[in-house]
Amino acid sequence: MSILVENLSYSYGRKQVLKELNFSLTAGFNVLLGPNGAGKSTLFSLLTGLFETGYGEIKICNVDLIEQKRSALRLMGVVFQQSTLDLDLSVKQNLLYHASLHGISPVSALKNIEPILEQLQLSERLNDRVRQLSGGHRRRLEIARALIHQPKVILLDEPTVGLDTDSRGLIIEHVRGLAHELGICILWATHLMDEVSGDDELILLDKGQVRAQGRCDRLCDDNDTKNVFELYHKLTSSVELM
Ligand SMILES: Nc1ncnc2c1ncn2[C@@H]1O[C@H](COP(=O)(O)OP(=O)(O)OP(=O)(O)O)[C@@H](O)[C@H]1O
Repeated sequence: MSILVENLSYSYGRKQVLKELNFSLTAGFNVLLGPNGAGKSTLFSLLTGLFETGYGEIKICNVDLIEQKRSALRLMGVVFQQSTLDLDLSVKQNLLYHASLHGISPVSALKNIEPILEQLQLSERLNDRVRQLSGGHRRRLEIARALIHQPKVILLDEPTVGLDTDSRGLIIEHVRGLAHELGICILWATHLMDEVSGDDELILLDKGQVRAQGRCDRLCDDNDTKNVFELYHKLTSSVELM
């Protein structure tokens, strides 16, 4: 199992925002979908070890995130909602700095992600400053960077926020491709239903609870709904149109 979450709860003060979550994810493209306020970012902070929980268990490839945090984090690549790139450094410098934090030499670092840079159309941009890149290319760079230490799991928190429709579409297709080619587990958190495709594994989160989990098209059939939009409206309290 790539990610295992058992009886996970979280409260801000007295306000409980995650309620006994249980789910497991394997390699492939997994979407964490839920309306604003569902608890996606809180869950993300717990999965990345930013928040510590007193309640429940998280395992990354069978490594306990609470008891063996360093080993668990080594298995993980993360793309946060807000960019963490240094705009005044080049693409290559951003990549190599991150690699050095993982104890990876510049040569190995670039070798590890050479095909990925090619695929994400970043190979030609290695010497450009990040400031010169479009929003879409900056996001691609963060995805490539998250793969530099060859993790088994990649977590992305609303990675298409602020991008235009074409860039969004391209990035999600790239990441779906990477999940299948590299055989890794991707968890893509979003509130945008049009980012979900029928064969994605879906976790539907609402008000801190998992309302449904499974292959999206199967969940639609089981719930007698035609598509993810209907499923979302049937199982969540959301009034969003998209
Ligand atoms: N620091 C905090 N203190 C108190 N309540 C918080 C805090 N951060 C988030 N919350 C509340 O926790 C609940 C879950 O928020 P969270 O940000 O995890 O949801 P989300 O699904 O990521 O939503 P969004 O897409 O809007 O970020 C919300 O009701 C939110 O108001």
